[in-house]
Amino acid sequence: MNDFERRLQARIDGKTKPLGALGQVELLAAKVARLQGRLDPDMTRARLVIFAGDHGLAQEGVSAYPPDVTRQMVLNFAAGGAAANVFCRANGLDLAVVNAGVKGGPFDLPQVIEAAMGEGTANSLHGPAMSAATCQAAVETGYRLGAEGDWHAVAFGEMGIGNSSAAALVAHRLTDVPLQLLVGRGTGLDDDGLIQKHNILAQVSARVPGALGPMGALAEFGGFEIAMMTGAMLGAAEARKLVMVDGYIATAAALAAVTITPAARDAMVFCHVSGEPGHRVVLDTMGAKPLLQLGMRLGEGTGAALAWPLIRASVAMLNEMASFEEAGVSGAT
Ligand SMILES: O=C(O)c1ccc[n+]([C@@H]2O[C@H](COP(=O)([O-])O)[C@@H](O)[C@H]2O)c1
Ligand SMILES: Cc1cc2nc[nH]c2cc1C
Repeated sequence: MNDFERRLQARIDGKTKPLGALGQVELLAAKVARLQGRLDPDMTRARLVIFAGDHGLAQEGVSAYPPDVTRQMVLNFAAGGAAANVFCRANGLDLAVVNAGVKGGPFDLPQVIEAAMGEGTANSLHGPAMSAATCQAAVETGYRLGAEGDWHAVAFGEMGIGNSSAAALVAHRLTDVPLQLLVGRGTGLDDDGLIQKHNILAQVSARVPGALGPMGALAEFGGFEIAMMTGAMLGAAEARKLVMVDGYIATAAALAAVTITPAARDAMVFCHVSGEPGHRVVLDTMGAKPLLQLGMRLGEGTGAALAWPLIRASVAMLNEMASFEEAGVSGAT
C-alpha cells in the first residue's frame, strides 16, 4: 500500500461507523479519490451523453420494435420527454444527444450534436457493419466527446433499435462466453422472436471465423453508437473523469474500451445490472459489481442517471462525515 492508499483508507476507516459498514459506498468513494488523486475529491458536475445509431441487422427481425423508433426517440430526447430527460432533470445531470448514425439524415436541431458516421450500419448478416476506417473515426469522435468539458463524471447511454444484437456479438467475441448466454429479448421479443434472434446472431458470428480484436468486433458487428461510446469512455477515462456505465449495450462498449486500454477500467463505475440476462454475465467476466438492480432494461443511460445521487453521496461521505475524533465517539474495543 502506498502513502496515498494508507491515508485514504485511514480517512474512510476514521469515519463514525463500524469498520467497513458503508460497504460498496466506501469502495465507490475510494475509487473517486484515487481517480482525482485527492483525499477530498470533487463530485458535483455530471453529464449524460446519449449516442444514437441505426443498425442494418434490424431488418432481420431481431427487435420487437421498428427501426424508425431510433429517430423518433432522438426527437423525444430533444423535446425533453424521454425517461433519460426526466431522470437527468430529477438528479441534476446535464444531457447531450449525439447523432452517431441515425437513418434519415441530420436532425438540424440545436439539441442534437451531429456526428453521423452514416445512415445506419450495413446489415452484418451479409458483411461488416462498417469499414475499419469508419470504426476508427467513430472511436476517435467519441474520444473527443468523452474528454471534453469540466465534468467530474460522465455517463454514456445509447439508443438504437437492434443494438442488443450488436452488443451480444461484440461481447461474445471479446470474452469466452457462449453466444447463447448473451442473447436476450432486448426491447421485448416474444418466444418466436427470441428463437429467430438466436438463429440470426449465430449466422452473423459464423460469417466471421477466427479471433477478432475490439476494433475488429466493433467494425464487424457495429454499431456506430457502440463504437462512439467505446471511444467516449476511453476519452473520459484518460481525462480522469468518472465513467458511469449504464446497461447491457453500454457495458459491451466498456468491455471493448478496457480491451483496448485496460487502465480505463479504473475510471469506470458500473451503475446497474439490467434485466437483459447477458448483462450480468458480462459484468461478471469484468469483475464488476453493479450499484443498482432495478430490473430496468431501457438503456438511454437511465441506470447511470439514477446512480448519480448515490455516487455524489459516497463522495459527500468522504468529505463531510465526522471522524471518531471530531465527534468524540469511541472506536472499536
Ligand atoms: O440497457 C440495457 O440493458 C438494454 C437492454 C435492452 C434494450 N435496451 C434498449 O433497447 C434497444 C435495443 O433493443 P433491441 O431489442 O432493439 O435490440 C436500444 O435502444 C437500447 O437502448 C437497453
Ligand atoms: C420506445 C423505446 C424507447 C427506448 N429507449 C431506449 N431504447 C428504446 C426502445 C424503445 C422501443
